[in-house]
Amino acid sequence: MEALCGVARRLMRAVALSLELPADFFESTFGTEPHVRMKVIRYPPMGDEVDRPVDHGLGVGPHKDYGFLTVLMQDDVGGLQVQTADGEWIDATPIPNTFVINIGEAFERLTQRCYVATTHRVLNNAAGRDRISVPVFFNPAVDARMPDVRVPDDILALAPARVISDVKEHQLLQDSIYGVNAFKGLSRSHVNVFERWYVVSEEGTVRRKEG
Ligand SMILES: O=C(O)CCC(=O)C(=O)O
Ligand SMILES: [Fe+2]
Repeated sequence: MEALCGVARRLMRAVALSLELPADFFESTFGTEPHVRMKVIRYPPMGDEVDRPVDHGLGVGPHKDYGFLTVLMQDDVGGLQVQTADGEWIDATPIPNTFVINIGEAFERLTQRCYVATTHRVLNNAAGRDRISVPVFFNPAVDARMPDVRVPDDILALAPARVISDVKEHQLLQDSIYGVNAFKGLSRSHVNVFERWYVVSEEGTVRRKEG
């Protein structure tokens, strides 16, 4: 875990330097307790049902990770896809001894969209065996307030003018407190759990259901 955090930290320093910010700029937003989570995911084979839409199978529907950076290890089964700026879905073909790095939504907002979050999905598993993946989500403390970043104009001019994504603009998480976004992001990813345990008002406040 420490080594993986080291990878994420190095990447964040490189991104900060590319935006002409101090190297430790993003790390300084992390607060005392960074929200770093590892998840081990098993995708069982879907047999004859692989053609079901991902949202109704055992893949993962199109989304952006909501934090800073994700360092993801996948086995050789395949199924992870990323969406290009033109909206085309392409395979993130497994390459031995490499990690997939996903840019998260908080990073997109902080960098004024110079770094656009990776829209990705996982297709239903068409192989005859399990797929295992291990993402590590590398995020600031839940009470951290996102800083204002002023990206120099000449760098801002290099930002992609138009990016097509299945995740629409109004779905992006905009709160300045990281944890609020993380909670909303969780509610988006685990719809059934949230329907059972929480009430979300139209203004976006969340209350736990009784009993
Ligand atoms: O299993 C994968 O390759 C990706 C999983 C994922 O996108 C996620 O958990 O946010
Ligand atoms: Fe993801």
